[in-house]
Formats: sequence, structure tokens, C-alpha cells
Amino acid sequence: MTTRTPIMAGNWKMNLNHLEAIAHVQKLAFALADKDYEAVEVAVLPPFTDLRSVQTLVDGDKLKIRYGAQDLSAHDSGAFTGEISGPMLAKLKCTYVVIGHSERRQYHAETDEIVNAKVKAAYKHGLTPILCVGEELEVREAGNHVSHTLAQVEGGLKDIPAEQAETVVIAYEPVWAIGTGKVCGAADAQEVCAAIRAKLAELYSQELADQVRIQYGGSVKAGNVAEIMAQGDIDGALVGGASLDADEFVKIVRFRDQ
Ligand SMILES: O=C[C@H](O)COP(=O)(O)O
Repeated sequence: MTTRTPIMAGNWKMNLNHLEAIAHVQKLAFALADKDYEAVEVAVLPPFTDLRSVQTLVDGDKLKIRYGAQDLSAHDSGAFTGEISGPMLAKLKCTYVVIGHSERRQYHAETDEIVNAKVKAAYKHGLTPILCVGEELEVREAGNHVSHTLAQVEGGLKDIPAEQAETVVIAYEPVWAIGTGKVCGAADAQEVCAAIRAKLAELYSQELADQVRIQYGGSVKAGNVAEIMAQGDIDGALVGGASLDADEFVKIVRFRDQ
């Protein structure tokens, strides 16, 4: 069985300006020792306006922190006011791009078709998608959370060949657990993450499914991360609120010590 390196990613959402971003990344870099980076991959996902500052810091100080954007356009260039393209993110040496976050699906009406077009744009420009999936409360209450989430996985990865899909990071984020303090029980999160892995095996191969990293996201904190990470199919966390506090995020990265 493949060993998957855990990945802890801080999705800052619409928080921290570029000066705050510099201070925050410096704090993370100072607090994390080499052994932390060996054991866990650490990524920050700042607003677009912070990316150049983060790049300068990471490049200049040769930091082992990776970074990426929270969204991208499905288009390469052109008359798309307000949008940011894959080539622009690639030029900033982003590793990751979050695609299909529930806040994009909810507030910007992003469908699985749009999400799929963005996944294709990411791969076209050498960016690794963090593909977000997960159900709303009413879907879970109706008992349809697994099928709903798997349909999003299938829709997001439509026509993506195995040689690209093998690098995707999938973030399972039950919408009702995001920013609410309500954590999905570790066993419940594991149920869905295991189903996602089985879906990847069905769509591609068991080998590919064993390789793909699946994160849990939704009110992850230092106090609950160890239990979440103890689940067999959970390989990391996509952290919102708690990633804005550098000390808390470092504790999450060091989940084995919690
Ligand atoms: O992308 C991160 C998720 O939306 C989780 O956010 P949260 O940790 O604030 O609940």
C-alpha cells in the first residue's frame, strides 16, 4: 500500500492583507522545524492579492511551505473582468489551487461542470487542484451525503486522465461543519472519505486511489485534529478559521503531538 504524505493546508479565505500574510508566513516558517516538513506537507492558500508577497518570501528564504490560490478562471485570458487565470497563478509558482469550495458553489453558483472546467484549466497550467466536495445539512439529514459527494467527485474529475488525477487532492468538507464549530464525527468523515477512495478506484484504479490524498475540512482545530487524522482514509485537513492563528495552525501541522 502506498504511503501518503499528510497535507495540512490553510485556506485563509478573504482574510489577511499582503503585509499580514508576510508576518503570518514568517511566523509559520519560524515555528516549524525541518522535521515537521518531512512528516507533513504544509500549504497556505491566501487571497490572490497576497500571492506575490508569499512567493517572494518562500523563494527568497527557500521556505518549505507550499502555496496556492483559492480559485481560478476556466479561461486562459481575455475579457473576464475580475478573474485570475491559470497562467497567472503558474507564473507566481503556485503549487495548488482550490477548486469548487462550497462557498464558491453557494455564492457564485459554481456547478460540477464549472468545477470540472476549472480542474482542466489547473492541470493545463501545471497546478494541482484541491477539489472540494461535500454535502449540505439537508442532504446529510436525508441520508444522501455519500451519493451526493461521490457525484461531485465524478463531476469534478470528468474526462481527467489518470496521469493527472493521480496528483489531485480531494477535500471532503461537509458544508454544515464549515465555520460552525460543528465537527463531523471522525467516523462519519471516514465513511465518506473511504467512499471517495473507492470511487477513485472505480473511476481509475486501486493503485491510483491508494495514492490520492483526501483531506477533511470543517472546524478542524488543534483539539480535534488527532482524532480526524487517525482515520485510515483521511490524509490531511483543509483548515479555514484555525489557519488564521499561526500558533494553532502549527499545532495542527504537528497533529501527532496533540
Ligand atoms: O476551506 C476550509 C473549510 O471551509 C473549513 O473552514 P473552517 O475550518 O473555518 O470550518
